Amino acid sequence: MCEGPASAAPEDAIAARVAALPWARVAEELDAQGVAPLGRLLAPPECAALIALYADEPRFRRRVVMARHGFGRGEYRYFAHPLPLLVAALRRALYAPLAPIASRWEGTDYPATLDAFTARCRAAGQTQPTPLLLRYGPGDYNCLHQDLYGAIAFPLQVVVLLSAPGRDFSGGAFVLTEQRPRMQSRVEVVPLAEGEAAVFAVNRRPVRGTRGTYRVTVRHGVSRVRAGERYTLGVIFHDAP
Ligand SMILES: O=C(O)CCC(=O)C(=O)O
Ligand SMILES: [Fe+2]
Repeated sequence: MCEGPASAAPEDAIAARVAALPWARVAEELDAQGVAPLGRLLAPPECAALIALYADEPRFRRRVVMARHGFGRGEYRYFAHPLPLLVAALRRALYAPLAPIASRWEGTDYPATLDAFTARCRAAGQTQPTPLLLRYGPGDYNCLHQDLYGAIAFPLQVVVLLSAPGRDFSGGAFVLTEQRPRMQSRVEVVPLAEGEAAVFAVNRRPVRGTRGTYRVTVRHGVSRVRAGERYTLGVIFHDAP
């Protein structure tokens, strides 16, 4: 593998970048919408280095051709252990400020650190890493879904767009839907630029109503890519069996 910025990015730099995000505002937006933009998390060379990893097969534990499973069109690859430094650093740094939000949402205590949460996954037999790279070409799309793999799930996940809309691809919008009890579904389109990230609800989120809090079911997907190639990095915090 070539030692580009993906492996050179120091863990501390990523941690500082993530710590500098406006977390109080992110929490408010997550509470209100179930999704919050995080702004630019990765610089263009870091995006390019991650895209370049896609062809590096030994880096991955599993490849999924979406059409074979009815998941859509396009493909994705789950990273194998050890995760690329940049991905591991992002996952660890993002987990910490999200854990209190997750705990509040679910009314349960998520451990303060990713290492402690990963240990919990391991104890439940969930040992396979879930961060992934997704690749879409013309006509490809990702059906509405939830990234759940086992009994242990962290209720928030992060997506980072690695390609530049307009320059690299058109179409291919990240979308989120909310299925509310006894109501019609609501859709939210999340605009992202190259290197920009969003955090969103994995499977459900609490909504405060007039008669207390209820839960809505959340799914995410990607609309059809009209032209070009679109790559994303998915950061899921729970491991898989
Ligand atoms: O490609 C996208 O924008 C969505 C990727 C996705 O499904 C995920 O990160 O879990
Ligand atoms: Fe997903």
